[in-house]
Amino acid sequence: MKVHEIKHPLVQHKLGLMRANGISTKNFRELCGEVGALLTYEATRNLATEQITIEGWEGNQIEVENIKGKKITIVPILRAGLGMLDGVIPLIPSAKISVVGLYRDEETLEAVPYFDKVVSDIEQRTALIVDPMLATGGTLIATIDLLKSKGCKDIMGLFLVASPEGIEKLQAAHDDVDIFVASIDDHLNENGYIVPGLGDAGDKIFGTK
Ligand SMILES: O=P(O)(O)OC[C@H]1O[C@H](OP(=O)(O)OP(=O)(O)O)[C@H](O)[C@@H]1O
Ligand SMILES: O=c1cc[nH]c(=O)[nH]1
Ligand SMILES: [Mg+2]
Repeated sequence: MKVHEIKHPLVQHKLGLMRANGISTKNFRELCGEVGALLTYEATRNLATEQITIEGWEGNQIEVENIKGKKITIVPILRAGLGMLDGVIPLIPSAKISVVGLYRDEETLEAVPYFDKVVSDIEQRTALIVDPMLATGGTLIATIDLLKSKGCKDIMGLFLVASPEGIEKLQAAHDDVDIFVASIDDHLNENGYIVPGLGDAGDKIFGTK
């Protein structure tokens, strides 16, 4: 498993703004999409390309690069993953979307699945999971279990903030999945929240707190 922590100044600056106490729903939501776009740029850096011949502006035959190989399905995890989707889709506009819904039980911290609508040809696609938070790892592991049970063989994940504990758990469960994160933070607190973290990302994106 490769863990890419994206140290790009734009990513770090925008994430820093998101950490401010009292940030508005509007600002948090906008930044979530912006960092989502920058993580997508990094995660797609190594997509295979091929040379194709087209007619250029002078009418000559010219060679250009074209992305080839497996197509992508973006997998936002409800709810908070929707906050990143606005930034991810413009970079991969023809990607199909597979939506999964899981919430974390506040007492047990176990992931509870409640929805999934996955593209029918998932076995032929790279799945790009998007969720702002990788905390205990339970939600992500359950999502990967689901995608693999439907035949998906190639999976990456984008997260704004991850905990060391969640990354370790993911590695033990699904060592074949690479992740791209804006920050690996310090630790999980006694309630399973990432510290310093962002607080409850879903509530901040949807304004439900
Ligand atoms: O790694 P874990 O410990 O499983 O926690 C991470 C999950 O918790 C949050 O979702 P939440 O359950 O708050 O749902 P929401 O997006 O609807 O707010 C977050 O968006 C992740 O999906
Ligand atoms: O820190 C955390 C952990 C889980 N879910 C969140 O939204 N934030
Ligand atoms: Mg939440």
